Amino acid sequence: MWESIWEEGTNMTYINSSESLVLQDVSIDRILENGQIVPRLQQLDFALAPGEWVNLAGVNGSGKSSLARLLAGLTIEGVRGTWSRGFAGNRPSPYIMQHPDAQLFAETPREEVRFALEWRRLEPDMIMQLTEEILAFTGLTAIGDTPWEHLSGGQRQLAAVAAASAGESPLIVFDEATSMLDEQSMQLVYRLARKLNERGTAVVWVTQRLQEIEASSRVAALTEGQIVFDGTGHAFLYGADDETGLTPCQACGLRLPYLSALALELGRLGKLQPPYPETPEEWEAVLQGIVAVPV
Ligand SMILES: Nc1ncnc2c1ncn2[C@@H]1O[C@H](COP(=O)(O)OP(=O)(O)OP(=O)(O)O)[C@@H](O)[C@H]1O
Repeated sequence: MWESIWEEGTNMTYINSSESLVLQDVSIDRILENGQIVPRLQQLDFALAPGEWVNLAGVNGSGKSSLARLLAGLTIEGVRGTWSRGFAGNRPSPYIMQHPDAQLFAETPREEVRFALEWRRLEPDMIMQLTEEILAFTGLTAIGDTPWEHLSGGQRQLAAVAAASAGESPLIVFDEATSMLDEQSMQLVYRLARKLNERGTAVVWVTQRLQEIEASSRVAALTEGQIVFDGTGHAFLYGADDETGLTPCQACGLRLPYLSALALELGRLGKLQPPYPETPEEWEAVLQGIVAVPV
C-alpha cells in the first residue's frame, strides 16, 4: 500500500527550499510467494538538487518506479532508511503515470487546470487568469473545453502535466509518462517537461526510451534495486567498463539506442573517433565525412 510520507511524518526532516532532496540508506524488501525475501531497493543513497533533471533507467523490475515514488514523497510499506525532502517541500509531488486517465479528475483540460488551481486557494480572478496562462503555456488553449473522449492519449497526458504544473510544485515525477504515446505526442509531453524544467522545476524522468536521454543530462541507472550508475547520458551510453568492455547502459541489460550502437560500431571500425555525435547536426557532419571516404 502506498501512503504519503508527509502524512506519516516519520524519518523525515522538513523543508529547506535550497537544499537537495536526499534519501539515505533506503531499502525495501519484497516477500515472494514462497516466503523468500528479496530486495526491491537496496541501501540506496540518492540526492536531487533544486531544479535538476534526472533520468531513471533500468530494466523492468529494477526499482525505477519504487525510487521515483519515494522521490515524489510517496512511501511504500516497509521502507527503511532516512530522507529529507529539502526543496521538494512537505507535500507529495505530482506523479505523472503512463495512463493519463488514471490521474484526470475533471471533464476537460480547462476544468482540470482550474481544479488544480483551486487547491491553491487563490482569488477567482487569479484562477481564471492562471488557467489561461497555463493552457497557453502547455499548448492546450484551443482544446481547453473539449471533453476527454474527443482527445487523444497524448492530449490527455498534456492536460495531466498542465494540471501538475498548476500547483507550482518544485518537483514533478514522470514515470514512463510517454511510453503509451505516439511519437508526436511523446515529443510534446517531453518538450513540456523540458520547458517546466527550464522554469526551475526539478524533474525525475523514468524512461525505457534511452534515445530521449540527452548527452549532458544526469542518468541514474538501477539494477536489482541498487544504483549501479550515476553520471551523464554520454557516459551512460558510451563509457566503457575496462573489464567487460560493455557500456554502463549495456551492463544494466539495456540495449543501446540505434544511433549510439552505430556510433560505437563506426568507432570500432576506425571510421569515427570519440567524442561521438549526439545531435542531428553532428550526425549529419559525420555522415557526410563517411560518405566522402573512398571504398
Ligand atoms: N506493490 C508492490 N508490492 C510488492 N512488490 C512490488 C510492488 N511493486 C513493485 N514490486 C516489485 O518491486 C521490484 C521493483 O519494481 P519497480 O516497479 O520499482 O521496478 P521498475 O524498474 O519500475 O519496473 P517496470 O519498468 O516494470 O515498471 C519488482 O521486483 C517488482 O515486482
